[in-house]
Amino acid sequence: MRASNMAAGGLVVTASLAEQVPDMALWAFALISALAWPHIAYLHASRKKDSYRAEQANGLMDGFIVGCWIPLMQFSLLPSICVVAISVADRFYTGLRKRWIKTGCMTLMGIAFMSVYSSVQPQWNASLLVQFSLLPMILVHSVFAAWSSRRMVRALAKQNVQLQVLGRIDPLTTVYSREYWWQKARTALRQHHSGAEINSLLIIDIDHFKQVNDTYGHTVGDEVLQSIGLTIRHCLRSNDIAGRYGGDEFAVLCRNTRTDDACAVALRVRDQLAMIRVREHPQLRISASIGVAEASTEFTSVKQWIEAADSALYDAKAAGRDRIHTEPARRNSPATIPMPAESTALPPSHATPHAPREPAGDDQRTLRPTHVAD
Ligand SMILES: Nc1nc2c(ncn2[C@@H]2O[C@H](COP(=O)(O)OP(=O)(O)OP(=O)(O)O)[C@@H](O)[C@H]2O)c(=O)[nH]1
Repeated sequence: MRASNMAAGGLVVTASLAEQVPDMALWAFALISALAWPHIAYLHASRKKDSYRAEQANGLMDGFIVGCWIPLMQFSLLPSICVVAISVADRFYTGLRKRWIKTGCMTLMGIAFMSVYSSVQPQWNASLLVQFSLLPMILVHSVFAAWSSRRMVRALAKQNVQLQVLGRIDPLTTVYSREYWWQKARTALRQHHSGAEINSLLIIDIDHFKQVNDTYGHTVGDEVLQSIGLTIRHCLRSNDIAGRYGGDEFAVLCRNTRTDDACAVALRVRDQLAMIRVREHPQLRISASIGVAEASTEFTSVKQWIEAADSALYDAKAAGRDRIHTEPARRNSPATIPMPAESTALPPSHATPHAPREPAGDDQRTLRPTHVAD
């Protein structure tokens, strides 16, 4: 942008100089400032570590050059005002607008310096040649301004989308953030109320996770949480939505799923979580307690739905952990308390989730329907 604007501005200066009898130094200054300076400025900014700062310094030099051009154009009003206006507009486009006073001072210094050096006679009216020479500058500047605004708007829109996506994901566990999950749960409950879907949710809480942190440290705790997130995601079907509900608590929405099928999903999750291993601490084992609640028309809010699942989770914890319970209101349907999963040694790796097992019938064998009704 600087290269094109300076070249176009230099054309106006050249047209003005052509009507005078300037010495070679003035010609040289006009050509260097119009053609060479933008490239010098670019090299200067691109080689500096803090290119924004370097560009601010370049902006001061731009101001000085524009100041020098005004006497070279014999203070002719039309080109002088155009050059200054375009220089000001450029500072807006480039976001370098914080140095108005310094840049203004540099422009005044440029005017003073060149007035003394060239001792030109002011000529307020621009000749026809000078007026015509202004056209490329106006044209180039308008096109570049429109192009750079469009580029900035597009970049901003792209960044906004990225920010939105980032805001939806919990950075540690890579499942959805609590807020986003909550929105999805609200929609799922609405769908349930309308009769379009039957939805269930799981609340998964890692057992004694505090001990993991206390024994192995928070870094290992984080590593385990990361694996938990991955494992849960791998265990789910494409319609299911996992979110991080709290520190070591996860929530899963099972769309179009009744309690029994949600229990099967929970069982898969629980078994796979039990297989997580940490390379540096092969003895580390984790287990999870899971509460399952099917949506009901009685639930007027997601909070009530979650409370139902939480109450099932509480029962699972109270019953000894490492198990799955359904909400109390549905105790006539099978609440599940699976046997502890077999611990199969994993190949050494960081906290690595095993590949998810298929929801095979074998898993179902570990359900204990009789446990429910108490
Ligand atoms: N490393 C790590 N720990 C976390 C994070 N968020 C929460 N925690 C820890 O997770 C633990 C949760 O403990 P609690 O839910 O109170 O209890 P618990 O030890 O899991 O025991 P039960 O839930 O009763 O089985 C606390 O020690 C928190 O400090 C996290 O992002 N990283």
